[in-house]
Amino acid sequence: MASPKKKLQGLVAATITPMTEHGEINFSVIGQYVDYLVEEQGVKNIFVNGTTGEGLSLSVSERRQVAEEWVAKGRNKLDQVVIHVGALSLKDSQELARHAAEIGADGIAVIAPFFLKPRNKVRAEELLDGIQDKIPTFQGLKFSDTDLLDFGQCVDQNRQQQFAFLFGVDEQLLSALVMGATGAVGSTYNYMGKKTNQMLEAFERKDFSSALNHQFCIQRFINFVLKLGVRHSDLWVHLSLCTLGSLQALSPFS
Ligand SMILES: CC(=O)N[C@@H]([C@@H](O)[C@H](O)[C@H](O)CO)[C@@H](O)CC(=O)C(=O)O
Repeated sequence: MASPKKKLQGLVAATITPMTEHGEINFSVIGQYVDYLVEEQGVKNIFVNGTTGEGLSLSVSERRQVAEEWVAKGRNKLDQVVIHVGALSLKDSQELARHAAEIGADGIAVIAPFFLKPRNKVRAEELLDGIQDKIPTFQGLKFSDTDLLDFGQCVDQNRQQQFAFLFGVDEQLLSALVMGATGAVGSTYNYMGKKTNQMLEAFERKDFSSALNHQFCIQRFINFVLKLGVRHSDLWVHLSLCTLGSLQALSPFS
């Protein structure tokens, strides 16, 4: 992997995987996608092959190629490229993790097993307890639940560790910032990165009234999309079909 870097913080765009109309990965737009995120949205970290990128619907070979392309195109432009390597097969996951290291990704992320759910809720705070004894390279948590008590306890009980606490529910990010989130991973930072960065800046300068206005604005848009029944990645579907110039037009706040 690339040399150890500073803690992952700020916004991390969960990238979609651009496809052609024939169902093949459209590698040709990834370079432009990187430029768009950095220049138009002010987002310099990405999370590849996650839920938004539909990594679990891709073959291992496709996932490897997608990861390679993002790492290559993001070189000297992005701060951190995190590759999601979770899979239902442990061997696939291990292969993808090794591959991410070989190509120089900055980190990997792994979803917990999700097919057979335990009956009891497993709190993230319990998982973090002593985690570095088991995973010495553990860097942080992507928390995609709305249970802010659990999230707050994760932060509170790990103040001595330099973990990244990344929140994954974009419409509630402001509440998570109050509880100590150091950054966020999400689909909407693909097109509302600029707006969300304004919220982070307002929060940073303790202008909570402006931060709240930004959050409400973001919430209204996300709610609108959810009511339409459109997945956030579908908003991006014409990435592969149109030029990237049209992406800017998709942003409600451009
Ligand atoms: C369930 C889901 O897709 N959650 C999104 C959010 O960004 C979500 O789209 C957003 O909060 C709008 O509901 C992210 O947490 C997903 C994500 O980070 C990923 O693609 O791995």
